Amino acid sequence: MGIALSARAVFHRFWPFTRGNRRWLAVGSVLLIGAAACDAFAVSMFARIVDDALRAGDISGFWRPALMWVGVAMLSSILVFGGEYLTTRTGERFLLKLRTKVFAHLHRQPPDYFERRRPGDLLARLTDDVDTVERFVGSGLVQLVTALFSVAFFAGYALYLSWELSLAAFVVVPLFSWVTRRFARHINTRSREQRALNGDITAILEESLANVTVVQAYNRQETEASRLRAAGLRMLSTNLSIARLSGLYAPVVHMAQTVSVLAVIGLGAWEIAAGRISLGGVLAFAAILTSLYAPVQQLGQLRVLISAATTGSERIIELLDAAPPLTDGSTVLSNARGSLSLRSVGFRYPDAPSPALSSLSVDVRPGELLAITGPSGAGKSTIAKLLLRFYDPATGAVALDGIDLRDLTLESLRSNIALVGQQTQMFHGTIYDNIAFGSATATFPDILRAAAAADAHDFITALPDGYSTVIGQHGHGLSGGQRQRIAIARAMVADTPVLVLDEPTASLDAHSADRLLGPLRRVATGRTTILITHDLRLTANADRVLVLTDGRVAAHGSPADLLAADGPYRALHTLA
Ligand SMILES: Nc1ncnc2c1ncn2[C@@H]1O[C@H](COP(=O)(O)OP(=O)(O)OP(=O)(O)O)[C@@H](O)[C@H]1O
Repeated sequence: MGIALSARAVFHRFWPFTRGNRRWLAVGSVLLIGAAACDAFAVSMFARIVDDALRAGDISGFWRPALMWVGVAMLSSILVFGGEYLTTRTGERFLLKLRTKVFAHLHRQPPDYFERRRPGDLLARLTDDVDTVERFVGSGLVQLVTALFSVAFFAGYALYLSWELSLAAFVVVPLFSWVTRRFARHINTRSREQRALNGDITAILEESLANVTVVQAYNRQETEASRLRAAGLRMLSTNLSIARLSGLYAPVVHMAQTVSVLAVIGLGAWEIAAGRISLGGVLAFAAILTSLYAPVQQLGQLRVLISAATTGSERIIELLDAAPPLTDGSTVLSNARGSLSLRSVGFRYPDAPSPALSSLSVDVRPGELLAITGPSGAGKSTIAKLLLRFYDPATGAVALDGIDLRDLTLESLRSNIALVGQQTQMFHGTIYDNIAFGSATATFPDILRAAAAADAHDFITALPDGYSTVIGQHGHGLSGGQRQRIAIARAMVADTPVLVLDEPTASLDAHSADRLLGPLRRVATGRTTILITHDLRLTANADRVLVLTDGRVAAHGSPADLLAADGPYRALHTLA
């Protein structure tokens, strides 16, 4: 997304995420505005002390304003505490809401969406970029309002004290605003680079650590380190450039402030001589200018912050605007019988040169075991993706129990189908949790039964912590076959009428694959099963076999009939 968003557009887009917390945001702002008013009042007490006690040399003029000063200082501290706490509270809630929404939106995207993107860059968007948006729309807004009120209070009091001195002090304002604008423009460009580089660095880290075995096996540690270093150096130079700009900005503001304070004091001497202002008034005026420094600088820094937020927002909006290609149906099917049908199904992946499936038709009866085999790239896994409705067919229709999948709610469709893939995907957690992932309502006996049927119970109980053994995201400590048996137990626990097994033995050696035959048979019993496989020992157990070539049905029938005929199935056997 090349277009730079305006701060207004960002605000408009993300303001709805403050819903439910706006009251607290408003209360926080009011408290902080109150604190600013207290500070302005404290300056007026200082003026009184100068005039009534110091200049008059009379201690009796000291006590009252001094006590009032202490009182407002205490009140201001309490207001600042409450205001900052409420601002952080609403900011944190905003973050939680936005991140959850972006995360849920990502979970509605099809697999190829993730295949085309770098996971690390997505992670950076979900973490750092979401943070920058919060710093603008949540806490940034409160800072803006408070700083504006502080400036208004101090400037109002300055005008009340002397409009002549105010005029002298405020001549630097247009110059100041010009400088701020110039700084913000440069920082904006750098911030955009910084956000993109942050995505790059997270992507390199994620990619490199996820592929650590390949990196080590091919001795590519140095290359990976230099890849990170190159991106890190670009980040370093961008950050230094931002630091230089921000670092220059503060002294420029400070100089402007010093010049205006000195101008006021010089002019003040003249005004005192003319009897238009007291010494206390001039000193209070100088104190006001010093107090103005913080909110004015804060306003300038907000521009910088808004620059970072707009670039972060662009990266979040890009994710949120990627409409999921599927619309949810409305029919709820709670317990399907399990008949499946594909009618003249055609499908092409986005940007693929040729279709993955063409005019494919097949019916599967409830409880039937249909094996799908064929050469690599024939379209077998694509059928699995259409059955789970990761994609919709371009032509024709896929139906469960005679209902077009597009009419079913995605949730009810997927609650009727369990998937066991080629590589078992695990979560960091116990073996028990990994099996229970199949069903939110599974009980301990259900898990034990499923593990036993999947031939997993014995190896699990032989582990020192049994079902409580913690396994990593990649099934650390388990063999490929053991991981697949856990996946089968997970599918058993889901207890769905339809089961899709996508090359369950593909990553296993012959011995481990043999050990999986029994569990696979058990999990398939009583369920409509689509078994995608190259393994001809598995297809031999099927009721029917569908041989696919180039997205079309090349042969179709019982394993025995297909083997007897001189067709593609027998050719596959000969090759094996
Ligand atoms: N995400 C994708 N984007 C573009 N083309 C794809 C995508 N996934 C698969 N394809 C293409 O679609 C065709 C069918 O792929 P599919 O994965 O269904 O084949 P398969 O029969 O399961 O192969 P294998 O046995 O190697 O797993 C192939 O030509 C493949 O290159």
